[in-house]
Amino acid sequence: MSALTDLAQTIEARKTAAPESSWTAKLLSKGPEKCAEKFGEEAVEAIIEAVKGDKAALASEAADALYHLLVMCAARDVSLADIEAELARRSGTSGIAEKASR
Ligand SMILES: N=c1c2ncn([C@@H]3O[C@H](COP(=O)(O)OP(=O)(O)OP(=O)(O)O)[C@@H](O)[C@H]3O)c2ncn1[C@@H]1O[C@H](COP(=O)(O)O)[C@@H](O)[C@H]1O
Repeated sequence: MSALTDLAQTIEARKTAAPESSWTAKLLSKGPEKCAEKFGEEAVEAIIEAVKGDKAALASEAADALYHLLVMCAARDVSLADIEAELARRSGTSGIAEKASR
């Protein structure tokens, strides 16, 4: 199992956990809007590291952002499997071709 699949399963399990027992459960208990706000903050932190060019710091902030993206999606009952299905649907279609077809 990949680390991402493992993480998504943990996040799913936290939906029914007590807020005081886990950061994920605490965040989910605050609702989708708060989860979205938190993802926005973490995404900006990753952007800052990408601009600065520190690879280790970017990997760390990217991991934070990925985690918070999955929590935000879980808060709206969008699973990693849903995201993977969308990625698979797009696979093989060039972004340039997709844009030209709109
Ligand atoms: N990947 C993560 C993960 N990434 C970040 N975080 C937490 O997200 C929180 C972010 O809070 P802050 O904004 O205060 O943190 P920050 O951005 O570092 O703080 P500042 O420097 O901006 O002040 C911290 O408590 C981090 O520990 C995470 N918490 C949990 N996970 C994963 O989720 C699993 C379950 O965690 P729990 O639900 O807490 O059991 C863990 O085993 C991990 O695999």
